[in-house]
Amino acid sequence: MSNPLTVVDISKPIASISESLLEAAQKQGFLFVDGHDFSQDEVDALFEISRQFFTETPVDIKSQYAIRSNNIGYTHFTNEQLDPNKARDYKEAFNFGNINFKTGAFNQSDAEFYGQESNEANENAVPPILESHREFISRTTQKLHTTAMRILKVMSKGLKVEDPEFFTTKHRSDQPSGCVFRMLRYPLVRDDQIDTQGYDATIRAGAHTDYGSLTLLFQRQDQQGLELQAGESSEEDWVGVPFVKSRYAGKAPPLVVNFGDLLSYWTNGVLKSTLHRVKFSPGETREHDRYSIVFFVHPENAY
Ligand SMILES: O=C(O)CCC(=O)C(=O)O
Ligand SMILES: [Fe+2]
Repeated sequence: MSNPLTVVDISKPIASISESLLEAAQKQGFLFVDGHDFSQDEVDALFEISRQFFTETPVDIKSQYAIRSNNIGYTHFTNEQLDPNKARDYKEAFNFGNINFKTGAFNQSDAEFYGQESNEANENAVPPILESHREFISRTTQKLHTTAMRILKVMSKGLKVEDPEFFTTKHRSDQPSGCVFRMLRYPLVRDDQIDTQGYDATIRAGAHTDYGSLTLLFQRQDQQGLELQAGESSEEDWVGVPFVKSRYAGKAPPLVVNFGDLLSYWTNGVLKSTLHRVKFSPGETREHDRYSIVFFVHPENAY
């Protein structure tokens, strides 16, 4: 598959990359970010933790951590329906939230997160398999936040905003925000297992835009499926996001980055919040589940 997306190397000086980043953000709303700080081994380890959690945790345990209105916890198959006109999304996910990127704390109780006293048990507790990797997950969320701040800075330069820290100062690392770190699994479904009455197993995440500032995503080789809408209006104009390698040995592939509704509003539509979905057709040969790991960036709650 040829690559329709721009690759921006964020390890390069800002002045040399800001224009290409802005152009990609304006035209497609999607790009690849290389020159990040994640090794292949690190990202493999993250996906292994995700696999362990989804495939080795009994469903009754998972459901004890069911997602709540604060957007933290476990989402069971078909709970979500991103496109209200289409079938439910056949996938499962775990959302980590209430993150303080300065201290690395995540899934704090709501009271603790908002600086209140409470003797209640932590309603955002993390399932045991994930809890046993707390430090690694914590470090990952911190690095993702740092990466997102770099992208915001490059973008500000491209936009020629007077204050280059205008956007980053609305995303301070130690302030409460709706930022979510999410592990996702789209299980393999064979043709003969498809219940066409209940749901359409080819659409795994219905067409939607992300509603925060920006989204950073790790995908795996041979597990494509993410598509973005390229045309202005045609429903049919879906373009697949290919798998590409990093230009640096030992590094994880470039992150897939897209801009959300919020930055699109903040820039009066200059940045594009592009419709996207996850689709694979039942006829397509798939020998394994698809996994992705996503970081949804949101500004501080006060803004
Ligand atoms: O799993 C993916 O590739 C995309 C997921 C996504 O778009 C979302 O959860 O908002
Ligand atoms: Fe999305």
